Amino acid sequence: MKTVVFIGYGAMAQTVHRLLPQGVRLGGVVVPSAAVAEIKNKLDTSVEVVSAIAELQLEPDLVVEMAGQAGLKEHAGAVLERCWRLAVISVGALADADLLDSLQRVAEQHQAQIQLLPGAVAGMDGLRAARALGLEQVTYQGRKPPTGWKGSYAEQQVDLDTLTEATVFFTGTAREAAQLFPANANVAATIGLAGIGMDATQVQLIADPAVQRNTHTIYAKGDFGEMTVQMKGIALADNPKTSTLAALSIVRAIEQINQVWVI
Ligand SMILES: NC(=O)C1=CN([C@@H]2O[C@H](COP(=O)(O)OP(=O)(O)OC[C@H]3O[C@@H](n4cnc5c(N)ncnc54)[C@H](O)[C@@H]3O)[C@@H](O)[C@H]2O)C=CC1
Ligand SMILES: O=C([O-])CC(=O)C(=O)O
Repeated sequence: MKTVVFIGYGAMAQTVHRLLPQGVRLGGVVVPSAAVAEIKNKLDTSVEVVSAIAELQLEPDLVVEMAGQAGLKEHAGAVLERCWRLAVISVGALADADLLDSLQRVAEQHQAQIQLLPGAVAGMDGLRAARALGLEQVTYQGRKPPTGWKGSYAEQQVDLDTLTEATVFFTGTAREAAQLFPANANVAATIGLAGIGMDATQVQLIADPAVQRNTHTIYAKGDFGEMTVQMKGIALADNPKTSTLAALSIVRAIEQINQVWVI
């Protein structure tokens, strides 16, 4: 039996928990101290529910961050210092160059690796491979229904409640997008890191009352040729910002702990 630890236990983590592959158990959950009692009530007593990595008694096979950008910042260093494997979904936190550098240093010091998960998008394998021969251009367009942008900085740009047509409320770099929209544009940072970097990746974000799905469109051009990938993702029932595929990309990473054929 393999053991995983979740950092965060929100909509995504609860979905992943329900879909845990056979032979893997949830051993621990790290949440803010104010949430510990509530989460303990939701979980079997065998699961350690704590507010800091240092409080965990177990030895996990994989730690998965699903706690938002602040959660990654708070706990990732402690995971790497213990040489535990870390998979990250709030990739947008790495738009903070100081955090990226400091995690890289800790990981190198402890010979640890950090797995950046593709989350709500597909095509990161092709984009990363294409980079080896040089990429000229990478763009990302994120289009969600207005409800998917509620509670974000978009509310300061457009009136999401009265929108009648597709409205572009952000144009800029992947780094800016990931920082301005921490719960909505992590994929922009992932695409940046996989391809030509966060500052060279151009991003457009759109609230569109005509769509029901979270629609991510990636375009890349380089010496490999051209690539267009579009994902029309169904959001999680408990969080309209988060695409179901983001949770499934974590299930995939957990499955890989036990797999002989890794695909
Ligand atoms: N890469 C991708 O494709 C995507 C990434 N995300 C990221 O995943 C995160 C989680 O998504 P959801 O579960 O839908 O959000 P959610 O808001 O439902 O859950 C967040 C959870 O993190 C916990 N948390 C907050 N701060 C924490 C901290 N400092 N330490 C430990 N736990 C903390 C909360 O208590 C809650 O349990 C999002 O905030 C976003 O950053 C979300 C969607 C797609
Ligand atoms: O789940 C999605 O559609 C994408 C998302 O929120 C993010 O990248 O933060």
